Amino acid sequence: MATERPLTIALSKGRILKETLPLLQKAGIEMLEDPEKSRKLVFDTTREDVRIIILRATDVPPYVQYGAADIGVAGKDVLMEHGAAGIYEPLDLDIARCKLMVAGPVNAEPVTGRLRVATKFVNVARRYFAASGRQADVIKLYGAMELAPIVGLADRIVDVVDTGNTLRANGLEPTELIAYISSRLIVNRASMKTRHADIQRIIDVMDAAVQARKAEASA
Ligand SMILES: Nc1ncnc2c1ncn2[C@@H]1O[C@H](COP(=O)(O)OP(=O)(O)OP(=O)(O)O)[C@@H](O)[C@H]1O
Ligand SMILES: O=P(O)(O)OC[C@H]1O[C@H](OP(=O)(O)OP(=O)(O)O)[C@H](O)[C@@H]1O
Repeated sequence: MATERPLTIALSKGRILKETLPLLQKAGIEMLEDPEKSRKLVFDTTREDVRIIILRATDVPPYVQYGAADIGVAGKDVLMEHGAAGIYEPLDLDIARCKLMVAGPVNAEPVTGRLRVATKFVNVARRYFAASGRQADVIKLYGAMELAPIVGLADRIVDVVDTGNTLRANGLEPTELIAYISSRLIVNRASMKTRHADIQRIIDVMDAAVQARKAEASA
């Protein structure tokens, strides 16, 4: 029998990695090396049949969609922007919680005519403004969205907000809530069938860990 490729889990460095590792640990999956201290991108784990790959947060959905990774963890913001084709989303991990919001300069005058919106979430922004019948020119940026209204590139931004500190520090305020965001476990649709037992076990163990943490938090 041909040896199967190790089950491949795609994560991004930073908050998602930090908050996902304790959940994976419950399924017996621990990284053999600290990825925050390494330049490697593929990591062995304590389970011989499982490896972890480290990607940019926005690259996790395409890796899972095309089956280069069987499982991944991605923010709902990133999933809303990418679309759900080929991706199954079985579990809300309730980590990296924030809000996707429209923001603008504090006490800004209402904009008459077309609104200029800067964001890295161009699909979400276009859909959101179109749904409310507002005309918007959406400008794609890759980071530091808060700068755009300060220097006159845009009237509004669409970005994730947690404490609001980044907005406040730049003279901005949130004006509209687009969606509550948390990170989701995502699975390639074909892998969900071909490696069902393996993947379902991981989902079940992580689900139990998430529920236990929620129960603890509300006790
Ligand atoms: N300040 C925040 N507080 C809580 N969750 C956040 C915050 N910022 C982003 N997130 C959530 O965490 C996910 C990962 O964010 P992270 O900052 O690790 O990557 P990124 O900045 O989106 O990507 P990259 O570093 O590749 O530009 C986001 O998709 C979002 O869902
Ligand atoms: O409302 P706040 O709590 O300020 O969080 C919002 C900020 O967090 C994210 O940035 P990023 O992940 O680059 O920065 P962080 O690690 O400092 O949150 C996001 O792009 C916002 O700029």
